[in-house]
Amino acid sequence: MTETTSLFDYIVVGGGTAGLTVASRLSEDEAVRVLVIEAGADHSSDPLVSTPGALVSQFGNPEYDWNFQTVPQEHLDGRSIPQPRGRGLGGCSSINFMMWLHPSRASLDAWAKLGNPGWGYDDLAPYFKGTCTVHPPSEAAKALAVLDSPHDFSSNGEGPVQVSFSEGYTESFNKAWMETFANLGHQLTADPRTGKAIGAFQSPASIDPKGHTRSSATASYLGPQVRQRSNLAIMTDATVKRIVFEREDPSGSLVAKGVVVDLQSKDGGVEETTIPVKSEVILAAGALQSPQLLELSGIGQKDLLASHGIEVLVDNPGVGERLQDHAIVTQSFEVRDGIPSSDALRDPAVLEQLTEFYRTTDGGGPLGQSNIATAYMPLVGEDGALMSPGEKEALLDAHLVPSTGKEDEEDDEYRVLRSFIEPPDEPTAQYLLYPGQLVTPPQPDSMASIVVPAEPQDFATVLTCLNHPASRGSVHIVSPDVRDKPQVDPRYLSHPLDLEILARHVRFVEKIVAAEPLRASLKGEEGARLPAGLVADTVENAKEIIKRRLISIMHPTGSCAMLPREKGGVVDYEMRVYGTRNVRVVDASVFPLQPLGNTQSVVYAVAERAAAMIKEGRQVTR
Ligand SMILES: Cc1cc2nc3c(=O)[nH]c(=O)nc-3n(C[C@H](O)[C@H](O)[C@H](O)COP(=O)(O)OP(=O)(O)OC[C@H]3O[C@@H](n4cnc5c(N)ncnc54)[C@H](O)[C@@H]3O)c2cc1C
Repeated sequence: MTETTSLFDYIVVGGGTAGLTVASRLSEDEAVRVLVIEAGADHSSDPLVSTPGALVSQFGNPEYDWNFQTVPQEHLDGRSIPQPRGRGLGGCSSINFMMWLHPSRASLDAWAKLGNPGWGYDDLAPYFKGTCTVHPPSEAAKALAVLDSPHDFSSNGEGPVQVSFSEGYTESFNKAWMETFANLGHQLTADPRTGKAIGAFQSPASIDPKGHTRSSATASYLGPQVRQRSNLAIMTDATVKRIVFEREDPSGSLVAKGVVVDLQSKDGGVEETTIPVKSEVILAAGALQSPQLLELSGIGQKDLLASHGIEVLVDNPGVGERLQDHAIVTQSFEVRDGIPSSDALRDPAVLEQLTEFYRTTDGGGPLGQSNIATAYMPLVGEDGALMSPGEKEALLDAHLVPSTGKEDEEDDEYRVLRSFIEPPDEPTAQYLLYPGQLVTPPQPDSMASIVVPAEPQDFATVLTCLNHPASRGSVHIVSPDVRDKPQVDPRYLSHPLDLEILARHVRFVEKIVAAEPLRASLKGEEGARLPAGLVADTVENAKEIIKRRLISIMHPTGSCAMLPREKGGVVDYEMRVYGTRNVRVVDASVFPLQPLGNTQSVVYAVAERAAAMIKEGRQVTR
């Protein structure tokens, strides 16, 4: 074992979305030395990462994807669900679908209500602005994809992540989606960036419009000028195995003194090193691996740690618990002849032609765009209109009981969940329209088996995502070795309310595909559908589709929750791990509850806030 002598003020574990954000912000101060340690490689000049349309090739490839699988899911007929996670600088921001949505006001205000002062919507709003620059759509895109009022492009932020709208929206899907929702009576009510919108809209994407490249955390927060900083060191192909602690005094807090790292050498060998730290260890290994590192370091459920021969330093049963994920159900519909579908990319000649076009035209063509349309929707009844208050009340009373057993007792989580579902202007589901097929083989090897077209026909897919799952799962180590992947068990649909809400939203998909003008893009009854032969015409049939077609939209969160310790918390509202003096977690693991919509913007905003908090702390102690 070798020991490095240089002393860093901060060691950031994991050079992913949150890790690079925090490292970039902290190293703005020349007086502090920051080290980022990332298990994967630096793929920043790799076209598979920078080309938006190439992401499918990364799934299942260990160079880019950790490729977790959940344990067989009891409520999904025993199916295991692929859970890709980015491996390499940028983490998941280098392999994600790039959708850039902001959460609702209610979903962030709930974080504050659960015992985290300073973490409400208004507190986080400046960080959402500070993390991205939104490039307004072109006039042509505005007209085609209905990106006019109530969208407001007068205030677009000036942060490092470049967010843009597609230049390739289609009439058959993007425009038809907007008009279909309007015809069903669910037109967009407000700009989705205001935190209070329902209805259909187009999702912008973290794509830099200059050159149409992926604006990952690496491209945005670790640009050439940041890399040149002499106070910022980046170590890749280096896996942190555990944190080294000392106790201040027998009953006092733990103090992190450094981290033990496996460095991969060029000849394929591995060398173990201990890297000391002066001020703090900042965990940013993501929602599946930050809890793993805490457990490997002696912080977690005492029986679990003891069963793996790990010395128990802090007994905290909350570590790795409260895992939440956005479950998503896919229903694919065959498109009419001549309607463009991304399934055309199954032909290697077409893919080669488009790749060449992208390469020679500064990112032109479909490989440089994301055309996903989306919608936020409250609960709907059988007729497709909003569910009546009485019907909602009955559903909630039947399936949502306070954990204390008594409504009048303090039960914050029960109240918060009800407040997400009861109001007619709070979305409970997010729909997405993907212009291609999604298949669900019984045992997919990776996300690639779901997104690579396997069926001969061309499809479009409507995806239904449950916004506020009541189910909670867990992620825990299976051995004391960091190389053994932790066991991921999201326990999808283990709370009965989740299935009830999701089934009603899946049933509404039949209304969407039967309404004009989207109907005109699809073959309807003469065409194929996936799952074959199953129509969500009743709640019971919708439940059957859910069992067969539920997958993950890849948003695991909450496994080191920011909550009071007695409520299952792992970090306090300054993101410090309970029982330690100088370890924080700053990634998706700390979300106390799953927010509305896709998670990357929230991870960036949370990490921005973490960096600001750490900087403020330095000012005070100077
Ligand atoms: C396929 C996919 C599609 C998605 N699509 C979208 C989308 O369209 N829109 C959206 O908003 N969100 C999307 N998400 C979710 C979003 O990207 C994530 O929520 C977010 O990027 C997570 O950030 P993080 O910092 O928590 O973790 P990560 O970005 O995963 O960072 C964790 C980093 O830690 C490293 N690491 C782990 N263990 C160790 C160790 N022991 N030592 C050193 N390094 C380690 C990892 O290699 C990784 O680089 C998607 C995610 C995936 C996987």
